[in-house]
Amino acid sequence: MDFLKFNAQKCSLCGICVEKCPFGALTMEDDGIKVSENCRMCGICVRQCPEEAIKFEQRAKEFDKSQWKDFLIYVEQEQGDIHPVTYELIGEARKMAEKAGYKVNCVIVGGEGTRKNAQKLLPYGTDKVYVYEHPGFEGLKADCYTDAVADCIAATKPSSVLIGATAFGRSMAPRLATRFHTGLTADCTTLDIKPNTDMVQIRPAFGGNIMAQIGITKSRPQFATVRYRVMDRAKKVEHPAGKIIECPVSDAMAYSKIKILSSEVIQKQKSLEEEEIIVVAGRGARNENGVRLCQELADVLGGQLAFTRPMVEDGFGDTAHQIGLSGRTVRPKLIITCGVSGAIQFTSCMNGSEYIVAVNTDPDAQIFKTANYCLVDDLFQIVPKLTEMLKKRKEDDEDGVSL
Ligand SMILES: Cc1cc2nc3c(=O)[nH]c(=O)nc-3n(C[C@H](O)[C@H](O)[C@H](O)COP(=O)(O)OP(=O)(O)OC[C@H]3O[C@@H](n4cnc5c(N)ncnc54)[C@H](O)[C@@H]3O)c2cc1C
Repeated sequence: MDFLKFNAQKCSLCGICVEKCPFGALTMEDDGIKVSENCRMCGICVRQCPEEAIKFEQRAKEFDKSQWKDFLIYVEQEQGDIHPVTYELIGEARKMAEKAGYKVNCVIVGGEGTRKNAQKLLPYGTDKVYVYEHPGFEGLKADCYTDAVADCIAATKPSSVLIGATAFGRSMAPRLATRFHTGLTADCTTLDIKPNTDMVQIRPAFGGNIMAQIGITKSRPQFATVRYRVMDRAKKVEHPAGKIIECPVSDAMAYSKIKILSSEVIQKQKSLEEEEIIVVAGRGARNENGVRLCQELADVLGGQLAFTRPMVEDGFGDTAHQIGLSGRTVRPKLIITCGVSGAIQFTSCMNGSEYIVAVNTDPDAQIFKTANYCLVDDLFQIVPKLTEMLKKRKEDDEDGVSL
């Protein structure tokens, strides 16, 4: 293990590191401590050594990038189906693959039904879908899933691995990046590829005040996570020519230290990300009355009410309904913002919406730079009028409100 260095002059061969290593990766040999491939870089030995004789050395070695080719998409399964972020990752990877002359492959891990789900990926222009199916993979278990995806990466040597920034993806991606001693850029909003195959990974940084361009230039694979609803969904291809590759899974690979004692399916509600019509109550909505007016507008449109961060902090809504950098990213057909100033931390997570209508009393409000329709008015006046108008139209029109 090149990244863990022992200082022979300081080491007293006390054996504490061997004893404390939870992965049994250290052994005492005649010529000192040896580190095996089981090392997970957890750092416990570094912290426990009384002589401070162990160090991480994060120096990248000379690396032959040409040995690493193509894109690999990690396919997450959610309640027996493929998570929709997968199709967005495939869409983005296909655009970059065309520039680099790469292929787009997928890896899917899970229990019964995984093979069947793998078939659904072929119409989207994927080349190979590597399937790891085993009863031990039943339920999402980050430790053994990491082993399976790492096995696929070691065998196929992809240049880049794209993972959805879901709760599970956020748990697995750093485990994989550590395993391969390479870089991971979380929550990318734009991806591109240079002629030398380095990905340009763009994401907001410093509270959204800058858009940082991040490159993983000295190692492979390049790991990136992308939130759901940020990228365009892949379109189906006319003549799919991909293949399913079944990968052998040993019991050891499917063994997990995570034991699922019980699980409960929570009635799936439409998430904010999936919503087509959203009304947002910003700080201009001020109080219960303002929020009620926005809720009524959302109801008559058949959509959901969402909030800016200050409104969530003031207890008007929950974080699942907060739009922005520290909340959700949305791309509905229609979004109506009421009393929202248009800070970058908010707009960067909704500016992909099809139609943006903004209501604000301040004609110079930032939100008007993002909006398609700008209403300079008091929301307490205009929102109830709009709701009334839509209600009346709905009553008159048996087909309901047409957008
Ligand atoms: C690291 C970081 C992460 C962040 N994450 C998020 C995030 O996820 N989501 C988020 O929303 N913010 C986030 N923020 C906060 C963000 O910078 C803004 O402070 C916030 O978006 C402002 O919310 P607002 O527009 O509701 O309030 P304000 O900025 O106070 O704007 C209120 C607006 O309402 C208008 N107004 C007032 N009265 C009326 C009326 N009667 N009718 C019509 N208009 C009226 C005003 O003209 C004003 O433009 C984050 C900030 C940081 C630093």
